[in-house]
Amino acid sequence: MTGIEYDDFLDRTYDPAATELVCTFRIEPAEEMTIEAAASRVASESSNGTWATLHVDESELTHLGAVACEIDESENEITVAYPADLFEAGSMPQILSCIAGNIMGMKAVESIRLEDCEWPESIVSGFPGPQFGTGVAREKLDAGDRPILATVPKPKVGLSTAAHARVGEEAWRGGVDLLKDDENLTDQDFNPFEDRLAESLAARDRVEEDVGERKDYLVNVTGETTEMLERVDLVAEHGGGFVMVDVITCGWAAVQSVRERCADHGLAIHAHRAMHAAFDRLDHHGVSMRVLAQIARLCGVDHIHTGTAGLGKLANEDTPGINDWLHGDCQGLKPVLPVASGGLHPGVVDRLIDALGTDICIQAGGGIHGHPDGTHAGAKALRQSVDASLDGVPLDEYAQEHAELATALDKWGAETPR
Ligand SMILES: O=C(O)[C@@](O)(COP(=O)(O)O)[C@H](O)[C@H](O)COP(=O)(O)O
Ligand SMILES: [Mg+2]
Repeated sequence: MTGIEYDDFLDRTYDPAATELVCTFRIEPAEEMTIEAAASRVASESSNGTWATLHVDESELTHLGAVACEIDESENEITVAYPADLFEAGSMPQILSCIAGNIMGMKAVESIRLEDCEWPESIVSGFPGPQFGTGVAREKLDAGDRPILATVPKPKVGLSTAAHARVGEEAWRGGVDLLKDDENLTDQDFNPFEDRLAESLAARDRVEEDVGERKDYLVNVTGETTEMLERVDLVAEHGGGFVMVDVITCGWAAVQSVRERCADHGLAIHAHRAMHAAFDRLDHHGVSMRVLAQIARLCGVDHIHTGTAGLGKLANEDTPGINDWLHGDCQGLKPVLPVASGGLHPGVVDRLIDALGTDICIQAGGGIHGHPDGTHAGAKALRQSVDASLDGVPLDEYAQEHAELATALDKWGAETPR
């Protein structure tokens, strides 16, 4: 018989094996609890332990206990190594039920935040990763080395199908690459999914014919899982190249199912992260956006929103660091295209590109449709601001020859909206 208790899950001399998933947590131990004691409880409760000492027959047990192997008292950071056999290959919900499950509510800690993960090949090999990733710029669009431009018609919901498609046509003709649905636009009566899909793609085809540049539509398929898969099939039937999914509100199981179906049709996945801030807004509790982005890459999205490096209207964390991870190597998975969105307009594009580079997607809704001369001029102004930045010409100088940009700068200057 062997006894299993909290202390078995703590070993500061332990060196994680290359096959293990290594997670970093920031924890605030409960009052009168040492960080070591708290760390052992995190490792135990997120793997195979519990509060009582267990007595188990060795011959009936597979050892799957995690080990709290590093503690940085100065940062309240602990590192926990998890054996690969603890996890079901290819199941993100099961992995999260371990590393972000009950421990988030334990009394042993005042707060706990999953900050980062090192994903071993043994786990990554169970996931597909992106089908296209940053390659969409060339494989599905004609953006080459410049940022891909996207726009969400505004107001975000309420426009009729005809108005939605018209706004898309004007924005595409103005130089935008992708029309995008808003996170809360799905299949409502004022703008039904299939009508919107058909009319928007018809507009796309007209524009492509006229301007000779490939365009596409990030149509939001978010819904009940079976319904979502049927919507994915509809997108393929109508000749779309992309789908959009609210990955946090749908859940990773649904994302994995959509990824499989998209592989059948060669569709790219745009991940919107609505509700992410419920997990990552507090810097001492929850799950970091860095980890959410990592999960999304393994599950196979091609694009994901990661913030605006502080230049937009929404609070976000460490966009450059997250983008570096999405662009970097992860056991051979394709890189994911980061999406900068939220309060962006032509007047901030130069600093945005300085901060995040060009291998990104820039989404502007209000920053295009709020242009004094309308959507077409707004789209032209955004494209002009990118051209100026890539040519290294100051925006106000470029605006002297480009009226749409001049009007945008007059309206918004270089301000960040609140
Ligand atoms: O509804 C909105 O606010 C947006 O459509 C932006 O609109 P605007 O361009 O008009 O601001 C996006 O959903 C946010 O950017 C998402 O946030 P994030 O990218 O941080 O996930
Ligand atoms: Mg939105």
